[in-house]
Amino acid sequence: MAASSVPLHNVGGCFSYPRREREYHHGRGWSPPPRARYPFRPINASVETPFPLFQPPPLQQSPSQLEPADPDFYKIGYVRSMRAYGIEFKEGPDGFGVYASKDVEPLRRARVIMEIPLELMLTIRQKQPWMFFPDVVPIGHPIFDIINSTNPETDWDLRLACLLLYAFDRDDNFWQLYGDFLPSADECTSLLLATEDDLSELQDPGLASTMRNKQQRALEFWEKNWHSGVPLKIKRLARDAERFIWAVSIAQSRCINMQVRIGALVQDANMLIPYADMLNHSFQPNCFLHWRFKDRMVEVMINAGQRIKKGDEMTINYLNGQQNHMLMQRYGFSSAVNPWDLIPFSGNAHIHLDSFLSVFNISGLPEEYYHNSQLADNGDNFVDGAVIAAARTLPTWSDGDVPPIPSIERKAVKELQEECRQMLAQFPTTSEQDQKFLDSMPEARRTLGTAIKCRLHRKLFMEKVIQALDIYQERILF
Ligand SMILES: C[S@@+](CC[C@H](N)C(=O)[O-])C[C@H]1O[C@@H](n2cnc3c(N)ncnc32)[C@H](O)[C@@H]1O
Repeated sequence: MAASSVPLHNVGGCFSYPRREREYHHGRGWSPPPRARYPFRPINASVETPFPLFQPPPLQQSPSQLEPADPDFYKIGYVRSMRAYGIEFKEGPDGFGVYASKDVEPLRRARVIMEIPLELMLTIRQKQPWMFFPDVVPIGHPIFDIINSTNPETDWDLRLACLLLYAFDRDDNFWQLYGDFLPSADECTSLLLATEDDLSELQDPGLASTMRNKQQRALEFWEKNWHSGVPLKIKRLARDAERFIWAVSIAQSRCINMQVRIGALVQDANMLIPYADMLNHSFQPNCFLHWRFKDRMVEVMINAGQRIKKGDEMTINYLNGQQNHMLMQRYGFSSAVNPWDLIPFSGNAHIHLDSFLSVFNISGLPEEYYHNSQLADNGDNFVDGAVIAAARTLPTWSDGDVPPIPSIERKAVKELQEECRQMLAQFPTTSEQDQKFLDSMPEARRTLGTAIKCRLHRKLFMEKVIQALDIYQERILF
């Protein structure tokens, strides 16, 4: 369990002594349980960082003339814990996740559920000159030269991986302990760690080839910077390529980009934020992250107006508006109900947009389609992200108030369904076979499971579009 902590009050560079009765003391330092396969190693979120923000000045006068400061005073700025309110961390089908430990009534203002101080994070400015907050890299360390050799535009993940490996190697660094709670190479879903067989199971040559190139890029970076002549302090950070590629996977799947203000400096940063990186993704998230400038904390907050039930998963949206293949490339997961997924229709058939939307009670513009479930018939839960995606991806027409002509509309529906069926027929396996395969191998490698789920999700999406078109025909035309 984390030790009690002293909050920092550093506003505009001047430190004020924290009063003990402040609201901070209602919270408790917290540490998650270890991953099941790891031996338990207690984690202490309030470890001392090696870069105190405040150092006591050397005593000039005789100690007898001076009043000793409270010992806590010397801890200001480098003993801060993560704090969690009303949540717990649990391991489920998608690895660790964050869950509500009590009901939360909807509030008019967003509510804080986690506070993570800057000292526990690993961050790099997105642009040159490279700046690290906290500043863990000493001047002259060769890891800086490696980071400095990266392409500023494209290599944020390589820089973050170097920083992470460096933090693991630094005595008393928080990440040495937190590292025990990160997924190992076997547990990581990132396709950077996929074998050639796993990639072929994607049944998507384009995605497989993209991932091969990404694996090659990480490997070449390691070969270039971890050759036999490098000093031991570099060599030991990643003795083999797998270790480096794992670090890149962790960087890619857990990095959060944020604009942070530190003193007068506002900057875009790539950030590894412990504990907040345990939040899983949802397309309809109930939480978001916020940088709290006054005391340099990332806050995880529940959306204003959000009702939460005990046991609900707390989620954030990792990448808005992205198709499954983008989620797969970066995070190693996909969804059958991704509202942004697309199907490459190539025929000439088009259906009437407004009619399709009204049948499913979808309103708004394509960028923000919204399903009004209160208008739906009782118990109708057919409309999900896949139907929203169908509204975006189906070829449609619209011409003022001109209504569809039933016979032409029906013909268009049939053609679109046929195109979906042809696309489905091109896969070597059906969705039922994929599902059986997944059910029969619960202990399979994570990357193999990820690949099979991805192809299954693609098929389920197309099947749902076929079903949606059936319902559309029934409801609009008769
Ligand atoms: C930032 S981490 C979240 C914490 C992670 N579950 C863990 O065990 O540490 C991102 C990873 O969580 C998993 N993940 C997050 N959201 C998911 C989702 N909606 N479906 C499936 N897997 C998800 C993926 O493996 C992804 O690479």
